[in-house]
Amino acid sequence: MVDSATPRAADPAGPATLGDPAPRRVIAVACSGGRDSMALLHATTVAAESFGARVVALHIHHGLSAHADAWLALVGEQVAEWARQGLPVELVHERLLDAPAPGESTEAWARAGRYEALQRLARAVDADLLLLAHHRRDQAETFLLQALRGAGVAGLSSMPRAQWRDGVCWARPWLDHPREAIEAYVCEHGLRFVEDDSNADPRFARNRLRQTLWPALMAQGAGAETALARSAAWAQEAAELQREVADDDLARWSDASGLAQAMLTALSPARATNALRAWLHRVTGRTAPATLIRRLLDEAPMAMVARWPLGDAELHLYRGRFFVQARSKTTSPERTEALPASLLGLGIATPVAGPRERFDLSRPGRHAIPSWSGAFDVEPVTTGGVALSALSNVELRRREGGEQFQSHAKGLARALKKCWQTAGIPAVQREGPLVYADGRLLFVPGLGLDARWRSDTGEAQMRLRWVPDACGSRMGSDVAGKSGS
Ligand SMILES: Nc1ncnc2c1ncn2[C@@H]1O[C@H](COP(=O)(O)OP(=O)(O)OP(=O)(O)O)[C@@H](O)[C@H]1O
Repeated sequence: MVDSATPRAADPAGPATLGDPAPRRVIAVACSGGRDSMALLHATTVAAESFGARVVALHIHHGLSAHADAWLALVGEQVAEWARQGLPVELVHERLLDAPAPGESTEAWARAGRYEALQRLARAVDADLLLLAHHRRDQAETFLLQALRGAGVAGLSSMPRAQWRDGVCWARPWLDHPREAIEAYVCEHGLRFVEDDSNADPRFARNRLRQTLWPALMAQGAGAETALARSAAWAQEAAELQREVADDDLARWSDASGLAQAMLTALSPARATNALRAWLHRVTGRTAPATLIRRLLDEAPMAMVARWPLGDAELHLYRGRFFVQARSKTTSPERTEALPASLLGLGIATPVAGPRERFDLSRPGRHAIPSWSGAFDVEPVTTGGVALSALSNVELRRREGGEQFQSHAKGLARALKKCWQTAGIPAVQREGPLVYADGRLLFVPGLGLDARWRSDTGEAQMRLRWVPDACGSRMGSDVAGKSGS
């Protein structure tokens, strides 16, 4: 929740007129009101004037400090003063109205809210360049903090010099500059700025580092800061290399159906780990915990069929491929964990006879079935479908064992389990609901329509498709009509 306002300093160039050749480029500067960002705002504004660009200072009011209103006022006054002097600058600010959730880190909450607001505001003012005032000491501190957390090269890379995010380039032009140079600039131009009282608060890790470790490091000689910042740059290169190697390896070993298990033994351990981590990040959007990666490297190379918990989802291994799928609601997490490790993922159905639910699936479109974490897609077809009338009152049931399914019109009904095995359907993709009409099995996820229900050509008919939620739908599931229909 935010409250945006634009105490607009007069635009020194005035509104665009017919004589203007092109709209002026907009550069956004993230300005807290602190010394560094006030200096960067001033330097950018002066430069912008010389090449005809416009500068928008973006200030985020976190509402955390009793002085926050005063900081905003100071930035507003300074910007208004420069604008009166004819400099092309204005201010846009936004107030974050919510607060950290109980137990949430205040620092992390403020950073996430600030970044989200800065990105949105930059786009709103048409800026494709957003400048931040981090300097070399900030970079050196970030590197140290990451090292103290045991980060890998991605974390040790610290802050990138420039990074595109959704149409906006976030850049740190002073990342190689010492803070002393900025202090000198501030003195030279007599700039006003605020001192953030929270910079002294020892509850924040960065402040503790500044107060304790940093003076000791500086006592070793002035080169420490430069050396740490250089290490961050080396880590950036290494991280880039890791990404490129992972891209190459995944192009070879993965596709839409998942990741090949053979990769784990074909590549060197370091390279396989790198590709596995990158693939998990790609399919889940999150960094996989180091414990999971270690477990996978130990357990997965020799496993036949297995699964591992992965946040809200599960990582599955079946017939030599890994894939991620939403955790099934039919097998509760507690139950999964309670199964002996040797049985986990062996495709042993959990014989829980659950409630039977009735649905009308006769309308075309997507029918969400939350109790099964998925949906049925219903689509009119001219052949190979099931009569519309059969879908108006279907019953969804769990598998109870002993079901018979007929894949082909000219074949015989066989044990459902055998049909799944023949079709190579992984255990996890057998967990959708079985569809019954008039008490007879009509549709099975992974196999499709029972051939005995195939409609005559010419009759109004539909095709059914079961689509699991979340990652399940990304990885695809079941295509109706596999039964040859
Ligand atoms: N409230 C804010 N509004 C807009 N930008 C911010 C805000 N806080 C930080 N930034 C941007 O992020 C950079 C780094 O943040 P950091 O918290 O280290 O800076 P600061 O100590 O608040 O101020 P400064 O870097 O200006 O001395 C700032 O230089 C500025 O570009």
